[in-house]
Amino acid sequence: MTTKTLIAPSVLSADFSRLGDEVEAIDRAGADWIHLDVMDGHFVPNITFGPPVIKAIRNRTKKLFDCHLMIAPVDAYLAAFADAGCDSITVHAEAGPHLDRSLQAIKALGKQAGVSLNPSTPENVIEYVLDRLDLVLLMTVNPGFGGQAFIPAMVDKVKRVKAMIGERPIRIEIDGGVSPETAPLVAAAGADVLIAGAAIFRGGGEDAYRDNIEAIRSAADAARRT
Ligand SMILES: O=C(CO)[C@@H](O)[C@H](O)COP(=O)(O)O
Repeated sequence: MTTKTLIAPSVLSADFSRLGDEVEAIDRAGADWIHLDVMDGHFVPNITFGPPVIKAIRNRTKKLFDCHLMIAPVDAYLAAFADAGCDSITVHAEAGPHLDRSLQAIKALGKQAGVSLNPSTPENVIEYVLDRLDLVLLMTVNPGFGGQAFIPAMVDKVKRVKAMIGERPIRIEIDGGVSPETAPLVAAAGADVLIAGAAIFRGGGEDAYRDNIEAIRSAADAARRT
C-alpha cells in the first residue's frame, strides 16, 4: 500500500524499567509507529502489560500507538485500550469468538482495526471481514516471545494476503524475526509495515536503535524496488 516501508519497533524488547525513555529514544531514532504487544498468559504463554502502562507512556511520543492484543476474550477490553491512547487495535482471528463483532467495535471506538493471524492459521479466515480492516498483521513466529526465528513459509502467506487485499487500503504488517536479512523477503512479497523487537533494541541506546531501524528499512526498501 505504501511506497516506503514503515518500521514499528516492538517495545517488548525494550528495557521496561525505563519504558518511557525507551519510547522517546525509538521515536527520535526514526520509528514510524510504536508497537505494543499486550499478552495475557492465556491466549499466549507470556504476560506483558495493559492499558495503565500504555496510558503512562502515551505522552512520551506523538507517533502512532499500534496495539497488538494477544488476549482472549478481547471485546470487553477494547474500550480500555482505546481510552489509553492506542491508535490502531489489532485482535487475533483465533481469539474469537466473533471476529466481525470485534472489528466493528474497534471502528465504533474511532480506531484503526487490525486482524492478526498465527503462523498456522490460513489466510482465508479474513475473506469476509476484509472491508472492515485497516491492517492485517501476519505473525512470522508463534506469538508470545521476542527473539524467535522467522518462519520462512510465511513469505508465501504474505503474497496470498496481498493478492486477497487487491486495491483495498489495507496495510500488511509483519511480526516476528524481522531483521535486515528477513526484511527483504517480506517486503518483496508485499509487506508495508515491519515490526521488530530484538533486531532494533540491541546495542543499548538511541544511536544503535537508529542504525538498526535504518538497516531494516533500507534492506526492505531495496527489495521493494527490485
Ligand atoms: O508479537 C510479538 C511476539 O508475540 C512480536 O512483536 C515480537 O515481539 C517481535 O519480536 P522480534 O521477533 O522482532 O524480537
